Amino acid sequence: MDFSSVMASPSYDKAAETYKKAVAAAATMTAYTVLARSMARELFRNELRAAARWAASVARGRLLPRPKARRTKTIFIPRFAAADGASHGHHGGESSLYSDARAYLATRIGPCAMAQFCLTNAGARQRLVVSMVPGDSTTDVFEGVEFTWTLTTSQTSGGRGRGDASNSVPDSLALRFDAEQMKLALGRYVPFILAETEAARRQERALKIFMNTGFAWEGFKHHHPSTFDTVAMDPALRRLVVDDLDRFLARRDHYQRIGKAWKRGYLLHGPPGTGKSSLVAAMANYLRFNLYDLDLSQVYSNLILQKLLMATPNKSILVIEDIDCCFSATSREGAGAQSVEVQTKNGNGNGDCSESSDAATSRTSHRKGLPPQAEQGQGITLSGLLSFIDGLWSTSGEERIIVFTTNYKDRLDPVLLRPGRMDMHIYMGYCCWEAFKTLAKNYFLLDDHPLFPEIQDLLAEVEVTPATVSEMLLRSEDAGVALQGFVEFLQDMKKQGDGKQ
Ligand SMILES: Nc1ncnc2c1ncn2[C@@H]1O[C@H](COP(=O)(O)OP(=O)(O)OP(=O)(O)O)[C@@H](O)[C@H]1O
Repeated sequence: MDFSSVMASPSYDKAAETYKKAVAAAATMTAYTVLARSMARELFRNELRAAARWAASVARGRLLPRPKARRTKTIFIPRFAAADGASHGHHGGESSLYSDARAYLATRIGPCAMAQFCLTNAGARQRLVVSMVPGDSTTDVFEGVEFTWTLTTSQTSGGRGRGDASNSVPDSLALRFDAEQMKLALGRYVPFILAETEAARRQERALKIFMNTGFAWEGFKHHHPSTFDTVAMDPALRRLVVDDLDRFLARRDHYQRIGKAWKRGYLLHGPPGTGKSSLVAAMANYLRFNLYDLDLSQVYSNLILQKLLMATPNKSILVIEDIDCCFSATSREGAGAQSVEVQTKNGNGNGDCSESSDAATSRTSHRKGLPPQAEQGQGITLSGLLSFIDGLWSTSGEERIIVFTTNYKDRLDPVLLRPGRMDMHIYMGYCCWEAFKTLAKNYFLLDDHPLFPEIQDLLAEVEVTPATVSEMLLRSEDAGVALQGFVEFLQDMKKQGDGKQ
């Protein structure tokens, strides 16, 4: 190609002169680049343009500051924490941080992206777990920042080198990241990993419900199907409760900082059959916490109470049902809370907890009748219970929830209602329209039905418990038949008078 003929033409000279001036005036590298491109387009043919592009890229490479090599940091998480702090020669079991990190990585590793990976089964459900082969690396992105994990190894005898996975055993996990992201790594990324693995473990855990017999708890499998999706309640209240539980779980540091025991108390109140027990079961299922259902009628002394309470582990829900009926109210005005005695629903003789209400039907027979010691004045006291819960019990463990239920909040000893005693009071009321929709969905997978508008109107005028609604909906497998029966039931109630059950 003869460049000289092109470059000798008058139009070329003119354009070149214009560009010379522009180049002289261009102050920045960007301006040079733009000019170079325009010149190339206008003045040169394809071959020349390619040559110009090459020259521009060389110039750019020389003139632009080279990107600095990023400084990285690496944190090693040894598999075994030796007594002297070194990672070799382990004396204990696998470090929990190491196993948490591996469990977390198992959820991040995509088998498709790996040339090789380990496959194992784990947990009660023997699910398949994918993990890295010793020596391999994988990258995780958290808040837009890359974190590279490498499973480092120690060679067993006969190992042929770093790449020889067959003769190497996992030794530690190396976490590499941009040195500037140290705060993020330790302040948010590692805590995030711990929280994620804890949540996954909770989901795996089979739940139990424990009942007290004598000094001890006896556990049974807990398969209550109730969840926050199946409990019929006002959606806003449901959200409030779920958010509160989430906040509680996430606030370990907060509780530590303010010097308060990491526990939360809920008082569930409302008429019989409105779902208080169902809500407790939903909480247990949501948190994956075991339930400890404390029957105070079986607790004959403060000593037994203390032993039982101290035996409740972390991550558990302690439930005391019908708390209004467990203690006599006689001492409220007189001797104060110090001397209230354990009572049961039939025990105080004032009719407060008589068997006239629906509550009686749901009560287990062993809760009826005073324990003999209580009658003799040796029973436990409400103040004993509360001070123990607030004192030793709450500081001897963490992440514990206590739930009291009652059908009659107004009959509770004020000492129980004192601000700060129970963190949240949750009223479980009669079946509202939203609650009914939950039940219709549970029983018939229905989102809508021609009878719904009529039911909505009737529910606004009639007080009916979710337990009654559930029972009505169970009467037929045919949604239309069950709903028609329910409409007639509500109409009867309305006719009968004030619409109250
Ligand atoms: N809000 C609800 N959501 C879903 N089902 C409910 C609800 N309330 C009651 N039920 C149904 O009624 C049955 C009894 O309800 P539950 O024992 O939860 O009520 P409760 O308020 O604890 O009653 P009690 O005060 O008598 O102990 C439950 O097994 C469930 O089938």
